[in-house]
Amino acid sequence: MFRPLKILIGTKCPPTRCCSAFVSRMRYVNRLKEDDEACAAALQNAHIFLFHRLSPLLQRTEHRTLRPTALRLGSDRTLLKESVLIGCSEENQAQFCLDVGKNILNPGSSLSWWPETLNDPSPYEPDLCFLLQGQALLRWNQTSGFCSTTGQPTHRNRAGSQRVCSSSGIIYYPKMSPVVIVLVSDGKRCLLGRQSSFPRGMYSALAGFCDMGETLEETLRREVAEEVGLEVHSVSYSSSQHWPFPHSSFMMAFHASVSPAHTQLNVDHAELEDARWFSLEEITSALQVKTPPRRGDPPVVWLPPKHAIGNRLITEWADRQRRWEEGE
Ligand SMILES: NC(=O)c1ccc[n+]([C@@H]2O[C@H](COP(=O)([O-])OP(=O)(O)OC[C@H]3O[C@@H](n4cnc5c(N)ncnc54)[C@H](O)[C@@H]3O)[C@@H](O)[C@H]2O)c1
Ligand SMILES: [Mg+2]
Repeated sequence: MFRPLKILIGTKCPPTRCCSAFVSRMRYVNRLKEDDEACAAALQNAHIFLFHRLSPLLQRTEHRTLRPTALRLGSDRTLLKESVLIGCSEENQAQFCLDVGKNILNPGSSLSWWPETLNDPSPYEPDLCFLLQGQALLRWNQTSGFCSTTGQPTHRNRAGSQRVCSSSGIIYYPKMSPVVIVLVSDGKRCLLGRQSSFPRGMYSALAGFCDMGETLEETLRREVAEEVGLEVHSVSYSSSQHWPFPHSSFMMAFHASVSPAHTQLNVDHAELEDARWFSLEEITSALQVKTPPRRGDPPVVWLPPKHAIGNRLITEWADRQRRWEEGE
């Protein structure tokens, strides 16, 4: 099991009698974002998850699990001031993250840990979403030090949930790019594609960034048309996920269908190296491939790791298709 490194420094989410534990936690976190003093007080008794140059610090224990290690920050309150609020645990403990590596600003290298981590079958504690959230907030704070209108420095609030230009007063909030990911089916097969930048043999559902002013449904229909030349219908929502590549994408996942009479692909090779229809049997065996093939191994199709929303879409389709075929 993976556990991120964290340090415990000393006010908890106050218990309330008037509303549910969830409601009081959400209101508490919202107050910490708005009220610098309350946030500073919460930091005194918070769990601080440690990152180094945007990679979470994780340690494997002798039981092949990962356990947090307490780091001594001593009297270095400057470092603590750089902590960023992530949320509040079910035990009512405020949670922050802190990057103990300085001056990163090398976006490519800072993400190099993700492919390995995403492929690791060990469970995470807390879950991966939490680490993705911490990493994205740290990254946004580290890369948003100046106002894009005046060029003057921006200053963060205590929680690190907003930054204000010292000259114009413009307020900046953490930014993410909405992306649609869609698994298209013709009733018997599903459609996967690969970009030339993907690791060898990996295929995933089609994805694309939302253009300004588009609805999610419009993005989905446009991306499928652009990338493989098909028109989809019967769109249904599945789930969503934050994704660190390339800079904090907000992935919204859908299933969609095409008519079995219109499945001829016309792949745009500027966008995709390949796209193909896969049968349930092919998907079932691709889902069994747990580690990416190494150099020199025979070619094999494999799918995004289980923590990726693309994997979830494909698994949902395979489960549904299996039930449908067995019921026939
Ligand atoms: N989590 C998953 O399972 C999963 C699976 C597949 C793709 N993805 C992610 O989905 C994202 C989008 O997929 P894609 O690359 O096919 O998108 P895409 O088809 O829209 O093509 C990418 C291109 O779109 C342009 N673009 C437009 N808006 C952009 C923005 N806000 N940020 C960056 N580029 C922008 C750029 O020219 C870029 O090269 C990728 O970041 C990828 O990592 C995640
Ligand atoms: Mg795409």
